[in-house]
Amino acid sequence: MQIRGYSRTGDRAAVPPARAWVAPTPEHPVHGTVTVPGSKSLTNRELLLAALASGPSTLHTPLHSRDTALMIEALRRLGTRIEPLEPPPAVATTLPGALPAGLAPASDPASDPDTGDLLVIPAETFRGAVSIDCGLAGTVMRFVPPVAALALGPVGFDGDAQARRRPMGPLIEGLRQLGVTVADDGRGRLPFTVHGEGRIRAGHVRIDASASSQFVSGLLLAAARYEGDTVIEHVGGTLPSLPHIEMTVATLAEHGVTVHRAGPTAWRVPEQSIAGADVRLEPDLSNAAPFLAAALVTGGSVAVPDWPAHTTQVGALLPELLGAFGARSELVDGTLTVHGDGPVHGADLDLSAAGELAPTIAAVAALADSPTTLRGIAHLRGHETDRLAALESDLHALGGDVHQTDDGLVIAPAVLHGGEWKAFADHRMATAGAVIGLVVPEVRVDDIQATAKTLPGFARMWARLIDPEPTGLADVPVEAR
Ligand SMILES: O=C(O)C1=C[C@@H](OP(=O)(O)O)[C@@H](O)[C@H](O)C1
Ligand SMILES: C=C(OP(=O)(O)O)C(=O)O
Repeated sequence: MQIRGYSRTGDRAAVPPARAWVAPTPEHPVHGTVTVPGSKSLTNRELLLAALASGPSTLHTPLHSRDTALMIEALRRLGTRIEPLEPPPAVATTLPGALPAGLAPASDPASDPDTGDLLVIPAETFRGAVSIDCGLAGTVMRFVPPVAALALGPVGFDGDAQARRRPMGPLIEGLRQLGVTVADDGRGRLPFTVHGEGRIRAGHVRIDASASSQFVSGLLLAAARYEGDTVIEHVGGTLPSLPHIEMTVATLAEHGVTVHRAGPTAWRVPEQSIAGADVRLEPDLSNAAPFLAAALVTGGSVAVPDWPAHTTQVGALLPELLGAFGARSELVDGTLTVHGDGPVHGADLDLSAAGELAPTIAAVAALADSPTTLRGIAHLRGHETDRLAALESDLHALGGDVHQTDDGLVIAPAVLHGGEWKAFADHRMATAGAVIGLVVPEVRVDDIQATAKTLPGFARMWARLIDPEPTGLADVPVEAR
């Protein structure tokens, strides 16, 4: 089964080339409610920990997108069973040659996990002699190799052409410090092969994670399964995305794993078993960002239900960040509403903790009436694309006044016009183009399908928010639009 924008193995090559998508420019302020699917970062952590656990886990309201399909496929290849929580009756034991009930083969459409809640049954031993497609997913390329190091045999890793440009060196180096053999071409990039020997003796890992917090998270997630105490220490420049490391520690805690702080940027994980868990995934607050930004830039109001009161997601910073540009927010009975009821002003922001919000924030900044400085985001050059260069060139193409600094962007007010907005295969670049298109007519996003990385329903959700009663969509259930 194939879902818009990606196949069940997450293969974007299987998707026909996208046509340009003209971002809708409403004549009125945007008002509405948007139900945002589950968090990518939480879903992929939960899937991975469920695969490492000592018993089954259940995931309620997980995200289903290209990145999570890639994680599911990677863990299945290593031997993990991942199935719909309640397999439909079509998985019959009476069919000739049928597997025992509930043990459906990966290719059985009746067991397709592309929608709904998931049951994860860990493998007794991770299988080797497999290859893993990371697509463009940082959480797959940085979180799965430390698990593959526990497999019996070689596990090959590769991904999209752009994934081969993302930094991997510190993770490879960290695994080598633990005695794991990793064969690569010495560039510190995909592709590479992890030669698992079934066990890892813990040790003290010192790596420079200034290019991505995911190097630390990846090692932390698997470390409880290593023999002895693992210390993971970041040595180098500023460690970005600290909330994502807190998310890793919090997710481990839900699985009964205790992580000790061993210094300002060091963590110690004693060997311990990882418990299975029954978890409900929070909505992806970073994916709420463009929708909430729509309220600000059009002078409307957008509500997102199920907004968690406490979370480690960086999207929790959105009320404050959008507030710096003039938005007003309120959280009432678990629904966050952002209002835009005045001019959009520029702001001076350090986004080092929340780099994944930068494309949306840059789009808002391009529509502001005074300059914006975004700092602390040099590591965005190693994201899905070089986001600083991508934002600079896309904004220039629309007449924007923007330049890169060592660690960010300076964006000044300019009269923008329509034109091509390149997504560079980056979901957040695609949605940033949509935000600008709300105010600037004829912004053409070349590849809106890039949003399938974390939000396959984006284009429909966007259209539904802007025009709640379009002609021709009457037969589509509201929640599916
Ligand atoms: O651990 C995670 O789930 C993530 C960590 C961050 O990565 P970086 O530290 O590389 O920015 C973030 O930007 C990314 O979207 C998701
Ligand atoms: C940087 C991002 O993703 P990844 O998990 O691929 O690093 C992102 O989603 O903004």
